Amino acid sequence: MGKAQKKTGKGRLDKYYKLAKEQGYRARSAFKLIQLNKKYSFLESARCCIDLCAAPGGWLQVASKTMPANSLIVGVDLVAIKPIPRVSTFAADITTTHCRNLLRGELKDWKADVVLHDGAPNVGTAWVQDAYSQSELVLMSLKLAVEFLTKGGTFVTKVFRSVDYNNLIWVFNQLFGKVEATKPPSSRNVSAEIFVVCRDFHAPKTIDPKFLDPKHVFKDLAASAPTGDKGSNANNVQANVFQPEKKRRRRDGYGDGDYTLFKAVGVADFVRADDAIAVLGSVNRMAFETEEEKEWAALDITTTDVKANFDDLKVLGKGDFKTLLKWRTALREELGLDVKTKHADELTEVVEITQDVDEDEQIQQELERLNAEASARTKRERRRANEVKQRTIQRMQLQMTAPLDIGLEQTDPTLALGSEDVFDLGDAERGLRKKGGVSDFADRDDDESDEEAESEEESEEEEVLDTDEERERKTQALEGDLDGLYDAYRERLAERDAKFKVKEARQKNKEREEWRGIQEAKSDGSDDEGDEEGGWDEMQKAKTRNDDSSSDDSDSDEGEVPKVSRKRPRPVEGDGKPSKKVRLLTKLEEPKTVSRTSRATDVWFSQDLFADIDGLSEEGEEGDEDSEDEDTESQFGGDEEVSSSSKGRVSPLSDEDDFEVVPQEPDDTEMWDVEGENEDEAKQNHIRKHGLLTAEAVTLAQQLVNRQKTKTDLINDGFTRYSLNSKDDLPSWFLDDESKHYMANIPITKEAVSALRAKQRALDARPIKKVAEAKARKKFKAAQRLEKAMKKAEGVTQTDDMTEREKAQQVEKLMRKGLSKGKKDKKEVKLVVAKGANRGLKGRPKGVKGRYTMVDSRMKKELRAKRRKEKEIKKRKRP
Ligand SMILES: C[S@@+](CC[C@H](N)C(=O)[O-])C[C@H]1O[C@@H](n2cnc3c(N)ncnc32)[C@H](O)[C@@H]1O
Repeated sequence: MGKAQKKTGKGRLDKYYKLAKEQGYRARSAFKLIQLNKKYSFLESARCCIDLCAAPGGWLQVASKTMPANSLIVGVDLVAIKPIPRVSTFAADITTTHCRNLLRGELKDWKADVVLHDGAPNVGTAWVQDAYSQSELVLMSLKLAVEFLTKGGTFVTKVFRSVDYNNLIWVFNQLFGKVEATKPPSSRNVSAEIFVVCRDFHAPKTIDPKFLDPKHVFKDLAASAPTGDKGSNANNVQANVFQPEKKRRRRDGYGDGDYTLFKAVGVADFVRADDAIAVLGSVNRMAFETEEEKEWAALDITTTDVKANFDDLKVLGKGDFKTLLKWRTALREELGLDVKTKHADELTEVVEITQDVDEDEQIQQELERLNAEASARTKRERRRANEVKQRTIQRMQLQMTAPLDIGLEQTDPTLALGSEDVFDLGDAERGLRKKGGVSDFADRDDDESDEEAESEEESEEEEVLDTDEERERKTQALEGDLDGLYDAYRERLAERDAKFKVKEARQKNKEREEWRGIQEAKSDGSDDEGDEEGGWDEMQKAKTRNDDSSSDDSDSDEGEVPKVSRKRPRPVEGDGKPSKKVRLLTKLEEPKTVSRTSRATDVWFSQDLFADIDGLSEEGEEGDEDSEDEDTESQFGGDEEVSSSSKGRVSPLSDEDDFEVVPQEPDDTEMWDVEGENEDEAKQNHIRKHGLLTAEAVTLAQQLVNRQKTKTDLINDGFTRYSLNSKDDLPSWFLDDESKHYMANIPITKEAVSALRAKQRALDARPIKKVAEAKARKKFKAAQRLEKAMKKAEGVTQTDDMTEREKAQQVEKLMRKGLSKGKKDKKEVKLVVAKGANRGLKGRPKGVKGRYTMVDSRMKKELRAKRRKEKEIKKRKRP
């Protein structure tokens, strides 16, 4: 378990872990300080440094290495720190006065140039709670820092991005000249930690104790936020509804006179509330108690589900909250509480009765209304895309990512990051406005004047819409809002998680392969799935959309059309949109080939030889006709290359005038689908690369080959309970989840698994290239030697100077040489032990012929022992 966690989780042994090991640092965190110091250079000149929360001592090691000799370095932690040269350490809790006294004792009259703090409470419970204690610890470390820091000194602290973050930064700014938040590369992206480097300590004579009081500093967050919709409390209740899995802590304690944990209200409070979501997020139960409420309970729209949901709101999921909000919308309309709708209805009625509008005018009005709606929609989309683009740029510039799953990000002026909670109220609001607005949310406009103008525009729009449309829009707005938030969440996930991006891309590829048919059917551009994709792709799309719209709103395809198409307008369909088929044709290579062939034909038949032959002129004419066709085709395509090639030809139609509109004939002939072909090729490549690599694939293949399965079986197997689920109108987060887990298991067989294993073993057993090459070389040389020997032997047999016997002897000798391994047999070297008469002998010992080596007696013994051992090993190996 532990091991698996280490590989994938935070404890992953990354390059910094290895580097730390290599360089003898006790913790990988040492590199964070190295990188921070590289950026701000505060250690080189420091003479005294205090490291608060220093165990196991990585930072202390860095300080000791980097700071000048004879500097004073003091480390403190809850746990004891193993000794480090030039560093004095002690164990204490930095939040206590005992620790402060010990520090005072260590420093005596000295003041610290640098105070470091990398503390992390060892809580490991809910993130929110962790973050809270972390913030407190930061404040405690600041308290020590301000006491011990010298004027102009530096305080480096780790802060977690949480709701308290801004408050901490504010406090730092009061006490230091320069405050910068940064995330060193060695800090993992998944980690919510940020390092704040506060330089140029003001060292004021007195510091308002409130600055260092957690109760005051963190309480301010709630206090400073405007009461009502945008307070942290409101944020929390919002979050409780949009992201019910993550319950928020109430940091600000109980409200005045509100000292109970369990809260129950009447359903009417929810129905009549201005901020329905706030009510949903803050109470435990709603009951149908009054007469009026009981009447509501009896209505058809009040299903048993709705009643059950009201019974215990704290256990509800996002979907349940959505049901309740829909129910409320429906009820409000029935009760006539939705003033705007009613107003619109009344207006419509009055117009109908008093004015006898003629039909043309009605159509005109309708058209205008639709146009206004369309332009408002475009505006909204553009604005959304702009927002996304802006955010992306900021993040990319800062190379920063935020915690994956906390959903509690705050506006960060230092980092210029926006308030983009996963399911943030702001997002919700914006999302709703974009979708057409729900009155509850529309009420909560922020100050931005353009936003206000837009919402006014939208509210005007709303008045014109009839009740059904209104209801539909509200429902869509709610769903769109939740989907939008989910998309934003995925977007962020994609940004910070490279693996996720790869997975997304793979997923997309898979979809394309599996559902090519559907994609083709969607060639009208209404790629719903694409809309649902979050993350990087979505952002890119948004960017493109935005760029297109900013360059030319009226025709977003304009950018893709080659210049020549301006001269030759593309054929348009009735609705004025360029036909997709036309776009497809631009990629066709076919016309080029045709044109080339006919040009070659022209050249060929232009020879004098063919001058007088009848029928050629007709052919030429035919050719012209062809060229006309080609031109028409190239016009369809608007392909510059194609048209230029046709321009080169001797044809009356190659004139510039030909760029006049040529009406497009309905084309019934089936075109060569280049895109399809590419896809096929891609698929083939995929198969070539990934072929029968999984046990499932091998199982199926074996079954097919062994006739255990037929095509019909395969088709039938395709119809599982998973295959016929409709994906219409389902939110993207739901579909995503389904695509991961809701699928049929393809059975695998033992045989398939062992076949795969055997294949792998064979692959493993294959000699490496170099060995194979060496073997081949050896073989080749042997063949060469043999051939040479045979030639020589032939020469010997043909000579007359030798007797038959001599010839035979010679041939045998040659062949032996040819078959030998090539290397001349090494002459044996005789070992002569230098003992007795041979001791200290210079020159050849007596009675020794050939090559010899004088050796120590020991060497001979060792050689013998070695041979003996080898023999024994061989013996043992034999069965
Ligand atoms: C991330 S580690 C510090 C690593 C250190 N910077 C290094 O490079 O080795 C956080 C440390 O904070 C310590 N810590 C947490 N709360 C503390 C407290 N109240 N007083 C002192 N140390 C504390 C923990 O014991 C832990 O060793």
